[in-house]
Amino acid sequence: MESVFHRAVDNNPMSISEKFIVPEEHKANLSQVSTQASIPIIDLSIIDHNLLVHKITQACEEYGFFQITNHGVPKDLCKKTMTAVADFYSLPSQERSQFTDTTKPVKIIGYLLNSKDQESPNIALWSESLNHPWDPAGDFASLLPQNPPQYRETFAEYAKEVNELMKRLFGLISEGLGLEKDYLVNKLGENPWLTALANFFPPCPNPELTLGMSTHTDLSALTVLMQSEEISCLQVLKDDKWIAVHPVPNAFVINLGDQLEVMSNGRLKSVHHRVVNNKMQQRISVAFFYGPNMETVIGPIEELTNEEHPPLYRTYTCTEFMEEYKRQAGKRPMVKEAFQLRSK
Ligand SMILES: O=C(O)CCC(=O)C(=O)O
Ligand SMILES: [Fe+2]
Repeated sequence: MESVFHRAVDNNPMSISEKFIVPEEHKANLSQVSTQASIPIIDLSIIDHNLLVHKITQACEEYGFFQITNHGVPKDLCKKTMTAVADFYSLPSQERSQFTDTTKPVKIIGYLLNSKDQESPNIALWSESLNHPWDPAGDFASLLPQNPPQYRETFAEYAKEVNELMKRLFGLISEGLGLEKDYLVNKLGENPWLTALANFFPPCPNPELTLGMSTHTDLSALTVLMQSEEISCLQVLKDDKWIAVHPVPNAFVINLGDQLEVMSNGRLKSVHHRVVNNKMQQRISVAFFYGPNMETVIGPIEELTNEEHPPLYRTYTCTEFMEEYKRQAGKRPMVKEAFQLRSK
């Protein structure tokens, strides 16, 4: 794989090769992005439990995205995790080339923006992502890079903490839907689909021409994202306008994936988002995804549907969902739409 990292960091190019220049309709038009609007910021240490449930539910319904502060994951551990990723991406490219086999559970993905027609070439995104499983017991650690030496241990520790946080968030979201606290976690099943992306976005000479990650929704149920501070590169679509997510120190960005939109019968939102590049600084983000057990049947939760709110989606297994995702390769993915019975 010819990597963007290799081009952009090792060669420090002053101009951008054509293969990274996105077509007009995908360009970010950065002057149109709202820097005033913001996704909600929620302090997870609020004592008033009902108020916390209310704030989270409102954020999930209106934005599908929010930032959380005082989330309980130790600051030092977060810093160590970000450093492990930065160290991984500053290794010589030969060291990272052992992860280029994309059929393996641990691999580097260089995302492409698929072109509309067969003739035009696919465009490479200005980023690289190390994709690997995670689990709270740390069983995945032996699969992870051995270099930098602290990567395995740090990610195992971080995974344990993020799992606790995920469980807490699923509890709050369940309550907000009027369900038992452990409803969603139980419904997603034992042995859930747990995958992580350690994303790297090198500085880019012209962020107007490239994309770090193209517009997508997450396939998971819930995503916990940690991002570099100071630069705002993640953007979220709200009422057809892009909103920049300004990093809040020591906060996580939380977003709902397609599974929660389906399970909540459209009440909670899995929202489109994208990543733009920064001219001066590299950026790192670490996304932990929690999805259903591959064989669990997913669909609108019965308690949330009635005559007035008939099911908007048919039931499916996560395996079917992933097959649909793969089937749509080459198009802008509209995966949950393939299971839609009717629009709202
Ligand atoms: O880097 C980010 O802020 C977002 C990453 C993301 O959307 C993803 O990994 O699915
Ligand atoms: Fe995402």
